[in-house]
Amino acid sequence: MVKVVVCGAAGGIGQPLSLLLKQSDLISHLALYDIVNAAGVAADLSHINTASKVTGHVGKEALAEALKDAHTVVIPAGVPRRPGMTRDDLFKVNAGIVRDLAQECAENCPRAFILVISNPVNSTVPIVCEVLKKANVFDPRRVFGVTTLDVVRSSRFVHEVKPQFEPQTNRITVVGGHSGATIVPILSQIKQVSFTPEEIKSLTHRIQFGGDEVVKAKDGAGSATLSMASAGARFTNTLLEASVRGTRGLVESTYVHLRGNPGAEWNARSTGLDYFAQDVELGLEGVANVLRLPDLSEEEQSLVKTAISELKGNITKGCNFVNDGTTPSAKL
Ligand SMILES: NC(=O)c1ccc[n+]([C@@H]2O[C@H](COP(=O)([O-])OP(=O)(O)OC[C@H]3O[C@@H](n4cnc5c(N)ncnc54)[C@H](O)[C@@H]3O)[C@@H](O)[C@H]2O)c1
Ligand SMILES: O=C(O)C[C@H](O)C(=O)O
Repeated sequence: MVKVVVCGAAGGIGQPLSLLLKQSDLISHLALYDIVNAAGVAADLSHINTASKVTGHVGKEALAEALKDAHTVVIPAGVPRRPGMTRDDLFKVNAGIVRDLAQECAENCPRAFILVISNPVNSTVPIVCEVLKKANVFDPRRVFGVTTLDVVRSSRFVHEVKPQFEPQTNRITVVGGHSGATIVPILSQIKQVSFTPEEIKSLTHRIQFGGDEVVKAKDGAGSATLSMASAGARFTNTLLEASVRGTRGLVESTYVHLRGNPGAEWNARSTGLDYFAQDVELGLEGVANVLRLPDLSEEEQSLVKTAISELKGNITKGCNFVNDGTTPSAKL
């Protein structure tokens, strides 16, 4: 049985993500959890003629049952940005939500893969890892910050400038983290097309701040949901393909804990960080191999340097939140 749980399933990302996951023939049970409306979303999706069972779980009391026997837990629970906000501004509300969900995962499905979508990802992934460490159930191979939307945007935006670059089959490596300057697309490694320095500069900026385009266009009604659902389903499906079907050689860029992960020593040493997004080969146990950072152009080296200094603060903030026992404030 492969049970996948979506926490925050009634939200802007949660609903379309659950719809996409309902199409997977690798999932036998899709459990939808939210503090509101998950029962209705589950009833609706349960009529779709694919083999998986769908169950809805509403409210804290229903969370343990939702998580029991989970193979994979995907977390898009929490508030999105409004214009003028940074992802870090969401920490106040989302840190507590993610911490509490991680605690329940530690108690009810300690071996599950945990895929963190809730922002700020640079800090929420350390929060999940610290909670699992405290509960003595941490396996670095099993926790992922979902940065796939940056990869998806990179392919799409490059295609807009270079139509001969095929966006669905050509994957671009994106390293660092998931917010503004911490997002570093490695455009120098693209072999299919070449760029002028101006094109590199404007593409890099657009990829780093792609999220802002959507926040601005939605004008107070939230941030990316549909493209995120697509990216989240892509990452979940790739992980399932590797971990359930055993397909080898599948690689995605993702934000993971470096120490303790296979192959990660080099990146840990060269960044000096405990968490970093880079290409990761997925396998039966989650992370099979953290790939070395590719060769970087001079500009990319400087962007990575900037990303590292910002990530340091984001990571420390997430770790301290768990280890200092701070109580989250409920309002933005
Ligand atoms: N990683 C990425 O690339 C990426 C991309 C887009 C959005 N996001 C982030 O994803 C999060 C969700 O965005 P959205 O647009 O779906 O927001 P949304 O407000 O539409 O949905 C969030 C859902 O979470 C639920 N929720 C709140 N507290 C909860 C809890 N304690 N347990 C379970 N569910 C809870 C809400 O009821 C709601 O249904 C935001 O933090 C956003 O910034 C990340
Ligand atoms: O921009 C946001 O706040 C949401 C998300 O992180 C994104 O990149 O679209």
